[in-house]
Amino acid sequence: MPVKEVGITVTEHLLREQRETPYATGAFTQLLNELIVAAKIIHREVSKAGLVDILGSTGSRNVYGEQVQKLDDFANHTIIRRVMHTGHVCAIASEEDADIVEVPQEYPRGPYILLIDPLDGSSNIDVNASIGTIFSIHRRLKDDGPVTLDEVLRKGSEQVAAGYFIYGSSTMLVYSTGKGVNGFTLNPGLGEFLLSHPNITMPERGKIYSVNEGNYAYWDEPVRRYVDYLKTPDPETSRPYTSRYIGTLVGDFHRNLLKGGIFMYPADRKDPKKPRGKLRLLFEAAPLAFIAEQAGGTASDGSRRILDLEPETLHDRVPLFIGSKDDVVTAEKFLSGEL
Ligand SMILES: O=P(O)(O)OC[C@H]1O[C@](O)(COP(=O)(O)O)[C@@H](O)[C@@H]1O
Ligand SMILES: [Mg+2]
Ligand SMILES: [Mg+2]
Repeated sequence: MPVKEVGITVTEHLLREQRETPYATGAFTQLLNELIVAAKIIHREVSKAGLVDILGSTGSRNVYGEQVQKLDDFANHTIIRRVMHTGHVCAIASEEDADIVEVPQEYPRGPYILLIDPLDGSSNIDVNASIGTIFSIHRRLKDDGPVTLDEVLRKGSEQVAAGYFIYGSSTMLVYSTGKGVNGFTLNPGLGEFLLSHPNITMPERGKIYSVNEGNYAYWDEPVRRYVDYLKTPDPETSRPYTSRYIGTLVGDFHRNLLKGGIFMYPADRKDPKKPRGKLRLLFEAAPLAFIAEQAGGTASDGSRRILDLEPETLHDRVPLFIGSKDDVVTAEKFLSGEL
């Protein structure tokens, strides 16, 4: 592919990738275009959140026992409604839905399975901090018939594409189809996502660490020692690292993708119901691990590669160490006791 031209629309970029993909049918391009329309609708609501009745909780709880925010619900329904009719998906799995949402038999069905965290960073919705939407796309294993759980419980390494939208000072789309990572910024006047960050590569080592240190007391000793190490001055290794924590996974990951560094959500003993930490393997860790690796970074649960993990249930949680390769490797060495 020729050198990426900053400013081309995401649709132009998708069509170029499609032309380069021998067996492409255009289904993927159209599916992503529908996701983009859904994100524009969510962006519109987010940008006027304080003025419309979209802040606050719905009063109901999701499968994780978390309060569902109105914007979680709005984003979830907006995405499902947009892609359900495309004829390109056969099932959707969402962080906000206990079970797989299968495309009804009367609708045309397609080869893709879409997994979403419709609104990431729910605790930041009401306080006007960056929030996002995370997506992961798999190709189904069977040609037709009812979608079975094994077609959805797939290793992250089997994703055909993954990405996220970030609704921050600007609204961006960052995604990969396995051929590198590109970032697009929404030009509100044009209503188009334009290529703004071609071929994103993550620095090998960073100077930023991102973790909720409020959980320090509940971490295992090796995790504490690693975070203490990051805070111990040593100019040769750029320590102490700078601490940055937005509390929105997409926002913290995006910063480290561009600047380098490590984001961690370790397992902790805070809530016995969550021995594997807070973040979701299928809806959060696997799609961002796909992006991280495509940008030269890496992601692990502290010892194993996130993309190699076999999900057991739709709503598996996983400890997450993601970011610059050298930093995640160092974290793993602390967790294994090598350091
Ligand atoms: O408040 P905590 O415990 O630091 O957790 C923050 C983490 O939880 C999340 O908000 C979980 O995601 P959701 O908002 O999609 O539930 C992440 O975005 C973020 O990294
Ligand atoms: Mg999330
Ligand atoms: Mg969410």
